[in-house]
Amino acid sequence: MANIFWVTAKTHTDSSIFQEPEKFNPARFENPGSLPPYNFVPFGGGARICPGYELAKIETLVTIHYLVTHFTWKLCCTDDFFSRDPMPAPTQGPSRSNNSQETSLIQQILILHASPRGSRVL
Ligand code: HEM
Repeated sequence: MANIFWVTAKTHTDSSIFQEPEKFNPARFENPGSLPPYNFVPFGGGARICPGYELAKIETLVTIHYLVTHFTWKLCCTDDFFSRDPMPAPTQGPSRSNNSQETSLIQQILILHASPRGSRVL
């Protein structure tokens, strides 16, 4: 028997599906008809798709809304990067075992410093 693991990040950075897949470009999903099925699979797909995905999306929206409205954000550590092979890890972080034959994709990390806005409490 074999176990097959699918890696979401590989689908989401597949250049046969997306142009410039490493670029942050949410607009690529504006015209879903132009993409093959199962192009966006953070929650899996088909019969075993995550049954909590609608709840998770609402929780994500609420969390981001809270973070944006309650904190001021500043970019810092602009010289840090992360590599993917396929999972992201900071290039200046602890070394990891690397038995992948693939060339890692190096991207800049956005490290942000958050400070609370005023004394507003939820
Ligand atoms: C950002 C949040 C979440 C992500 C990224 C996520 C992602 C996933 C993925 C990738 C699967 C496997 C789908 C597959 O095998 O094709 C899964 C399964 C599952 N998820 Fe989530 N999930 C999230 C939140 C939730 C929440 C909030 C719940 C419940 C309240 C939930 C309940 C489940 C359950 C029960 C399964 C197993 C479904 C099955 O095997 O039939 N998940 N999820």
